[in-house]
Amino acid sequence: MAIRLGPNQYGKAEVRVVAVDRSRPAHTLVDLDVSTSLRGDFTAAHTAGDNGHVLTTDTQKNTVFAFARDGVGSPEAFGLRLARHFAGRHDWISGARVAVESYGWDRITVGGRPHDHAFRRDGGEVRTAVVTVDGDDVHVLSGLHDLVVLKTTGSEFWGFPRDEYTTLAETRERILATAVTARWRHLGDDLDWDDAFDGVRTTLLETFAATHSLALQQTLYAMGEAVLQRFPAVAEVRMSMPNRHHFLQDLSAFGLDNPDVVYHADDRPYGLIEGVVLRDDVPPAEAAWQATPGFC
Ligand SMILES: O=c1[nH]c(=O)c2[nH]c(=O)[nH]c2[nH]1
Repeated sequence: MAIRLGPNQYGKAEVRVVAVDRSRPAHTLVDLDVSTSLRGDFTAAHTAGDNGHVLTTDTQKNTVFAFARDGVGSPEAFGLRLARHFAGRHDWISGARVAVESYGWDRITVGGRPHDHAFRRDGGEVRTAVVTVDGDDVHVLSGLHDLVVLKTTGSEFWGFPRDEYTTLAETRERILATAVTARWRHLGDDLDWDDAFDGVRTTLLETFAATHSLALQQTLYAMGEAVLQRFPAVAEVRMSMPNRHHFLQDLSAFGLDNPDVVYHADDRPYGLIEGVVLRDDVPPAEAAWQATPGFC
């Protein structure tokens, strides 16, 4: 029986880097969580403890901080800089994956004016980017998670099959709420990343709001479809959307009716609706998604 090393990668996970630009009176701030992974010929390290090919994870961490010294830019641009640097560093390194989470900060308003150097975390929403450099191939995924949205009407759910275990009532009026996780794959690697991100995020929000929903599945598809229609350079959108159920609370014990006014926001269990919306004339790129779990 022969035993051999299979696929492997290594790097520094979750380098928390905060970069402040103080060049103007109104400071700006970038707050990132960066994870690097290298791929290539690291067999000797695994089988013989020979570290001759091991660009240490400590060096990878230091590189992240050093690259932040003169400005970070968008998460995608920072990921591309790092991934290209690592992938070209030694001939035994064939590729690199850099995943970035970006946390937003808003200025605190003081006396009606945005403060120059005091900030407040802008809620739980996180912007993400995953860059993979694999030889000459470059893949960029942009994304977000914890984009929490809710609509108070324009959502129905009926027409589903019933069996002996079905208790759910059909409804023509319900609250629809979810926390969107989405990642989308770009066909190019040279864009105005902030502009592209804002456009897709706005499209996701507008479509959630505007779609009269007969199921969260339908809303998910409509959101992905709208992104692909508006942005020809987006190849596919992967989404994961928990159905944050809001159940009408029974107030009859108190002699009260409840005409769609009072709900119990249940936290679990929750429906989990996940899907990919893609162009059928674009070749798949599984390398872009390797080691990015969380989707079907
Ligand atoms: O939009 C929905 N999709 C479902 O699949 C489902 N299942 C369920 O119980 N409620 C809902 N709502």
